[in-house]
Amino acid sequence: SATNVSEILLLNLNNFSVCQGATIRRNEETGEIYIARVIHGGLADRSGLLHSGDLLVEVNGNPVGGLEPEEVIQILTNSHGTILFKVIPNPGQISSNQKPVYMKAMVDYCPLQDACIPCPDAGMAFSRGDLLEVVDQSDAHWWQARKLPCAASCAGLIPSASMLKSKQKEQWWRQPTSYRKRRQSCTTCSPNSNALNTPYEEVALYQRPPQENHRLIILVGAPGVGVNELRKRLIKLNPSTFQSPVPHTTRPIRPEEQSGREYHFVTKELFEYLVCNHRFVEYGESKGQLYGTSTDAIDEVLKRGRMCIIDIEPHSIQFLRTKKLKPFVIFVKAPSPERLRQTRRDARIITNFTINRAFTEDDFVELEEASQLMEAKYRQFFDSVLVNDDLQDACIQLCSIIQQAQNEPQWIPVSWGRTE
Ligand SMILES: Nc1ncnc2c1ncn2[C@@H]1O[C@H](COP(=O)(O)OP(=O)(O)OP(=O)(O)O)[C@@H](O)[C@H]1O
Repeated sequence: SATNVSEILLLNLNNFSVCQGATIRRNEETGEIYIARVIHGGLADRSGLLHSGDLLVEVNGNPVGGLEPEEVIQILTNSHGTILFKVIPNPGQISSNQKPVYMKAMVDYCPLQDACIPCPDAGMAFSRGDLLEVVDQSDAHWWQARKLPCAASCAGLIPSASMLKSKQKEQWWRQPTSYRKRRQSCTTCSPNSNALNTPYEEVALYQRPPQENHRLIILVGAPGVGVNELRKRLIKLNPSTFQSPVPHTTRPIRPEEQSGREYHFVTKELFEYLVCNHRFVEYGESKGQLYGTSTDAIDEVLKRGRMCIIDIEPHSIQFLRTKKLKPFVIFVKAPSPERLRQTRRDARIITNFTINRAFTEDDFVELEEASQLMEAKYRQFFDSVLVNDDLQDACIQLCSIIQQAQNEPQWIPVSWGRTE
């Protein structure tokens, strides 16, 4: 198969830092050596002299027909100064002047652990959440891309979306049956779970037009990291700008409360009806009463021209990733172990809505682990990361992140529509 043909990166070994930016391949039938791929932005590409499919005839006067690719590399290794390639151009070559496409990686990839990549040395590793500028999609299996913000001028090989999908499928079938069943049921209950199965999400820069609703601001973080505290402080700071959706509850209304202000007070039957109709982003039970945040309550805040701030469990982000809400997700991260213990010396932790006590060493350890796990699992959905070290500083940073999210261009999935 075309994907299993190995290629070798032409390196100028007199100077390891300079890559010629092309790979070669031997035609096993004829013994001829071909330029397999020209790496975007590399020396060969910039010279404009080598193209994929060109037949390599001589390197510095040495005929290369019939040689193994490794022997060609040996000639290059022994060469000094200028290197002269004699090539017969590929008559059928297509210009690879493609418009770059921007993709967010939804999976991790390491070329050195991939037995299929034709040339591991030309491969580019990436992690979930990385922004990739895909500069060449002419090969159905192997694309060329750069990571943004762009440091390297030379692109690297990455598997195409279809290639990665088939790899994912292969891995999935290798999982034990019990795991597969669990995953399946999870997929069917999540309407937006596609993003979990898509290795790349195409993105484009978007700036919210002033007349449009604000983007939904989602805060996520490990339990106890301070998400609730930050949300409350933000609203207190500017209640005419920031607001949280009014939750629903089945608990009885208290004398000082007003329906629609503290909560929407509803019957258990109505609450269950709303659950069945998927009207809640999240809901749960406390002391025998149901509590939930509805998408209608979010819409209500946005329609009034306010910025809607919610804090949710990260697995609920999927439900809110819609064209209408265009959520901007901020991950509230635990600071360093030392700073966590210093800053929370006088803080109180509330567990199970009731126990209010000082943080213990076990709480800190649990918080740090949960924060790391959450970041590792969901970082592809985070638009920004805020370290909650000093509370006041974190509040100021949060305000500035939100202002940027609403008023400056940001990368969003192209499926969310209108982009610039
Ligand atoms: N940066 C900070 N410095 C000091 N104390 C903080 C800081 N951030 C939060 N706290 C305190 O830590 C405690 C836990 O914060 P908070 O209730 O906001 O956690 P949470 O992330 O919302 O957790 P949960 O989801 O369990 O409610 C509170 O007493 C809060 O005042």
